[in-house]
Amino acid sequence: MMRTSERIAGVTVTPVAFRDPPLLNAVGVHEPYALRTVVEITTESGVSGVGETYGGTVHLERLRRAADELAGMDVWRLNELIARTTRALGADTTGGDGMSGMVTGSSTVDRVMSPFDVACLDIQGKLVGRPVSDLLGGAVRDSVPYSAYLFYKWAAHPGREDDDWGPALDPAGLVEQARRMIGTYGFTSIKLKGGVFPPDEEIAAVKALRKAFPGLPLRLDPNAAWSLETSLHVARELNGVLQYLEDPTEGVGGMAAVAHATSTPLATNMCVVSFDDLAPAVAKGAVGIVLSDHHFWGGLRRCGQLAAICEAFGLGLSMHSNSHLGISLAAMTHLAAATPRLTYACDTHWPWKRPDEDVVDPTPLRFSEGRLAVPTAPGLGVELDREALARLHRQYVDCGVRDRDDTGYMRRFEPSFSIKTPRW
Ligand SMILES: O=C([O-])C(=O)C[C@H](O)[C@@H](O)C(=O)[O-]
Ligand SMILES: [Mg+2]
Repeated sequence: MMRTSERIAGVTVTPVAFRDPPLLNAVGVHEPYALRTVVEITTESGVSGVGETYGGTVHLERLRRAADELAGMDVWRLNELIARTTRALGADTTGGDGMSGMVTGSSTVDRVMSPFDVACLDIQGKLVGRPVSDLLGGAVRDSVPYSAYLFYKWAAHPGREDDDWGPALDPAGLVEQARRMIGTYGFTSIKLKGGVFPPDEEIAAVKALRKAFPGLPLRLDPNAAWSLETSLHVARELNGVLQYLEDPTEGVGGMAAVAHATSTPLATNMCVVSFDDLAPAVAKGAVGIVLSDHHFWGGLRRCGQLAAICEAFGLGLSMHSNSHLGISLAAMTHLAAATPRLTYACDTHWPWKRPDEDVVDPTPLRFSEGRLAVPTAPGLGVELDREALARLHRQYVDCGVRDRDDTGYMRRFEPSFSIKTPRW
């Protein structure tokens, strides 16, 4: 039987804001609101699908232009997405990454087309009555492990009430944070966001975590805040303690120098962030593990291509996250389930989001023993809550934050705060 085409009749692009705690990183501190954009595609036959991506003014404006270009596209012809997005962007292809200076070299076309790829796959799944993981080749695991993503943090945003996580500014605070996060979600591996305090303090924190959680794999990610010498010092001090060290230093050259001088595996979501970065990184032996992220690698199918390249070159594959909502968590889970090579627990910022703030009903997204069951309903398996979308959009309009700026926010309280690299 011939299928009729399912053409795109309309695309809506809605920026939203949700509350975010004061999480510290190498470039500053999270603002009171994190930004995301929700896209919804509806076909001529009335089936709709959703995707989620970064907020930020430049990105938002590009998403709107790309959305206009998608009118009439058949949702089964996803190979057209690159050409249509490229056409919509024209020469406008630099900057506007929305990641506060931490991931700057990813492909603009890939970032912009990603949520549309997800939304079309959501529609395809609904049309054929199968979960998105099946459209990606089928789940090779019924549930996906995530890691406890620890952050140094202030007790509260200055001038506001303490949040219920409390402060984490030393090893004891981080161990307490880990206990709570693991107690709530059951995570069986731990990632610490570093690059915040002098490296010896972060080494002490990792050692305290090792002592408190002897069997759990540990990762440390200073977002390239260290020199070669400092990176090697940390790698020596934590020899045998870390599952991997993420982006200790800047650039493929810097990472290669660290990689050649330590046996600790190196992972990245900073120096390999687009297909163009892969060949030089492989040639130099700069990284052992790539952190995929469908938001900047061009969607779920492009991440499948990344997985194949990693397999060909013997690279491991893990998954990166940024502050996100439930549409992204569902998409990440389908992708991880359908990627045999993705053998590490994925990152997620999920615990940092308030449970009452999302644009989908989070019922299918319940963690058990640190894992998320792969949704089995057609498509992504999450339903847009229009009332909640309107509420978080209002919050976006009212909160005044338009671009993620961890550094600018930090400087309001510490005017001399510097992001010179390497910092240590
Ligand atoms: O692994 C990473 O580099 C990240 O998770 C990047 C994020 O932007 C993180 O640093 C954050 O949320 O502050
Ligand atoms: Mg990272």
